Amino acid sequence: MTSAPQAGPGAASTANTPDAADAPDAPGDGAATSADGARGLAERAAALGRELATALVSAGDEARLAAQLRELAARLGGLAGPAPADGTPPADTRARPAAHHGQEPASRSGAVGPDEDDSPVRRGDITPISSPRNPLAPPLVIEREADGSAVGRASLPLQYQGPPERVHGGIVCLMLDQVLGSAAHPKGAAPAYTRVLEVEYLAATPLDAPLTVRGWIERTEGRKRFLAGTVAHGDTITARATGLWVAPREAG
Ligand SMILES: CCCCCCCCCCCCCC(=O)SCCNC(=O)CCNC(=O)[C@H](O)C(C)(C)COP(=O)(O)OP(=O)(O)OC[C@H]1O[C@@H](n2cnc3c(N)ncnc32)[C@H](O)[C@@H]1OP(=O)(O)O
Repeated sequence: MTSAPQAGPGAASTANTPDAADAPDAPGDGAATSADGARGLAERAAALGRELATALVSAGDEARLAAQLRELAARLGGLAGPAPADGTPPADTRARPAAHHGQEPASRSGAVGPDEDDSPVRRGDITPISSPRNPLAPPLVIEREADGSAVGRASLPLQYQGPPERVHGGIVCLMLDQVLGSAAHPKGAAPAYTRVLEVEYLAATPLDAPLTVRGWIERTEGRKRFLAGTVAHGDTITARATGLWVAPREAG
């Protein structure tokens, strides 16, 4: 096990999404403004979802929370249109997740095309750990260092708890998968899948505390990229991982 590569703090660039996904959505100013507005809306809605999730799992005054939620629901009433009598979501909303099933690796986490309804909105990064627009994600903010390694930072609230006061081991593994996956994709590299991910849990990963997740390529053999990484709280490495990312044969 080698130590994580070091790089100057100013050298980082955002790597939550592949490079292609960071390109403007459309050349025209109007289209870009519309897409930016929709992205802001999605991210605000996701942030609200996170706040709600934290509130729902936190001990507190449940009656007050219920009253606040009633008030919020009343204020939002009508925004999403009338609810069906049986309470099921509209058919077009239910159909959307299925559209993700057939995505290729290149589009899985970022470089997605336009929505099926030709909306100018692009989904961008929708991964459940790092996407600002996915309320399931904390989100983990991932940056790429000048040396090609990836660094993710997050503080995980109570809804990510496993054992009391510790982050769930599956979430630790998810963070490593995402950050090592980012490091596995230097610019121009063929899309690759996680083939092996081995995690050692060395110490408690604390909730509500700044965590740093690092990932880097140890070596490359043809279509195989061998990765390593760590999760740390301050100077304490709470987990470390090794992994193998493999580009499908047909990717060349
Ligand atoms: C730019 C685009 C994307 C950007 C994304 C950025 C962020 C991304 C973040 C994403 C985060 C989310 C991430 C996710 O969620 S990724 C989703 C979870 N992972 C998957 O779905 C992958 C499922 N597996 C497969 O699809 C196939 O196995 C693939 C296509 C990967 C390879 O199938 P293929 O049939 O072609 O090959 P193979 O499987 O027989 O074997 C492959 C090679 O590996 C060697 N091998 C096997 N085991 C070991 C071992 N233990 N030590 C050493 N070597 C080992 C083995 O000998 C062979 O080598 P060789 O004999 O060929 O030399």
